[in-house]
Amino acid sequence: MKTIITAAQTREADRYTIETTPIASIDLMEHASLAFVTIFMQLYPDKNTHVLICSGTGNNGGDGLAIARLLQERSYDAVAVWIARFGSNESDEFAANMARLYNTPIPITEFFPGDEFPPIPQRVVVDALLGSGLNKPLQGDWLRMVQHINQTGKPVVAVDVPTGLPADGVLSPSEHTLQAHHVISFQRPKLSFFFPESAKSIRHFHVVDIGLDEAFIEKLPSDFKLIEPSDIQQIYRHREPFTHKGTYGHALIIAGDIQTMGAALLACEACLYSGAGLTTAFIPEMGLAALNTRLPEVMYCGVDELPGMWNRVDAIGIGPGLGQRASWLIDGVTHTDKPMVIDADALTFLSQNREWLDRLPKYSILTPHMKEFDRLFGAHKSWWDRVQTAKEQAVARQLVILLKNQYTFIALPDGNLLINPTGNPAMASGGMGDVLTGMLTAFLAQGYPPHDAVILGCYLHGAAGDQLVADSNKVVIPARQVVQAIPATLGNLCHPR
Ligand SMILES: NC(=O)C1=CN([C@@H]2O[C@H](COP(=O)(O)OP(=O)(O)OC[C@H]3O[C@@H](n4cnc5c(N)ncnc54)[C@H](O)[C@@H]3O)[C@@H](O)[C@H]2O)[C@@H](O)CC1
Ligand SMILES: Nc1ncnc2c1ncn2[C@@H]1O[C@H](COP(=O)(O)OP(=O)(O)O)[C@@H](O)[C@H]1O
Ligand SMILES: [K+]
Repeated sequence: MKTIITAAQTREADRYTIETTPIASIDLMEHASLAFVTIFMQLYPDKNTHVLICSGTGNNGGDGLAIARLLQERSYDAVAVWIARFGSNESDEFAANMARLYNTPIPITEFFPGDEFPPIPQRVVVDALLGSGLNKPLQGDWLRMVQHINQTGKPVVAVDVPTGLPADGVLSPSEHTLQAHHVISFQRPKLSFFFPESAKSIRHFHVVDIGLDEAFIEKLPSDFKLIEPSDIQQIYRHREPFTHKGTYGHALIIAGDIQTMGAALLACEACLYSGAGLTTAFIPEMGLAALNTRLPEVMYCGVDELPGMWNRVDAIGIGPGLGQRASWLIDGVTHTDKPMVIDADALTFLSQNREWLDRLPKYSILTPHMKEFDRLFGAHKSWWDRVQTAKEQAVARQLVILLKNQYTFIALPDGNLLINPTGNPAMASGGMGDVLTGMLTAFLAQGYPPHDAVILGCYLHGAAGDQLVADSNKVVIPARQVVQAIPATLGNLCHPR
């Protein structure tokens, strides 16, 4: 897992690296700029591309000047530089790169407060106006220049962070920022990139290593950790010879109602495909024919058999499509000591009966999307605040709270906030959460502790969707197809051929 740090901590890592290694600040800037250029050249391999580099006069601007020079050295001959001289400060590294730039044929235009901006004929704009040093919302000349660039509709590649976007903290929906197609960010993605409010400022982001001290970064105090493929490889337990269905646990899925039987079937199917040894469905009897037809591997449990089931199963998933039946069932569930996943209608029931939250067994996994979360814990104005509440609730109640989104935040009882990087907008359709519930239940049934089950389940769910997009360029993926992609995705991650 990678620790995600704040802009202030990045400055600490910057200082520490310069003090403890034989690398000067100006050389660090050169590394960063070179790393930027490497990705930029992949995005725009045509060396005839006309590029406008807009620089401020701090270190982000210094990067911009170095990038202009490095591109020109690599035969990008149509590079021009604008310098926004709206403040009185110039960083030393900016000044050093300015001196280097004067030795090149690159045309430089400087803008002072109140100046008009000419049209931008170039094909692409590099945004090196302001970076992680942003300390207030954009206004005045800065805002005018950013709006001028946005108005052109030209693709923008931002250096480190789009100008105007705070690297961390509460993001206001009315924030004015440069709208970047690509952001090439240094050493770590900025926390803001994972919050939905940043969507209008960033289409895609890339992260490049610039040589900051990794050991130092990993020791910095931060609640936020980014899940990586190596975490899945470490957690996943390979299937050993002579194992059998009894080895992989028995999962009980409590789901479905007359009009929402599909949710139950999706959760059961995902449970099956995620490796539970046995899966039993507690669904209304009228769903039996559908279950037997679609999922002959899954067993059925009726109301009469339910009391006998509690002790026979290893994990429970409750909620998808459960409708009004949630109330009496959740009573039964909370009297077991089984690991469990609580989703959808079971969460709605909890939000209407909040005292029941206190009855949940420790380490139960709650999987709310934003609306379910706010119904449970109150309305939030920003995702930053919502994530802080998730952390507080997870710690206070000793629960695992998965706050679902493009980047799902996993709030753990120890206060850590894990960020899941997998998944894509092709997965934004009904039933996708039901699949996740089935997957999580399967991993709990297989004996993974809740902490490991959520990492595996969440990562794999998104990775299955990503694999489908990569393999077939699909723009929409029905939940069913994600289910079917689970075994191969797990195989590719953990059993590379
Ligand atoms: N490890 C690192 O931290 C490295 C950082 N580098 C670059 O350095 C950047 C940070 O540089 P700086 O700290 O010099 O800051 P910036 O270049 O982001 O901003 C420059 C200055 O502008 C002023 N400013 C902030 N917000 C403003 C606003 N809304 N309106 C007007 N003025 C404003 C502040 O005084 C700030 O220090 C990073 O984003 C990155 O691009 C790289 O050069 C390489 C290494
Ligand atoms: N744009 C997206 N990128 C990545 N994952 C997504 C995206 N949209 C939805 N998902 C995932 O799909 C699931 C949707 O869950 P939920 O809203 O509960 O769906 P449903 O109730 O229809 O089953 C979540 O796990 C979420 O992370
Ligand atoms: K920038």
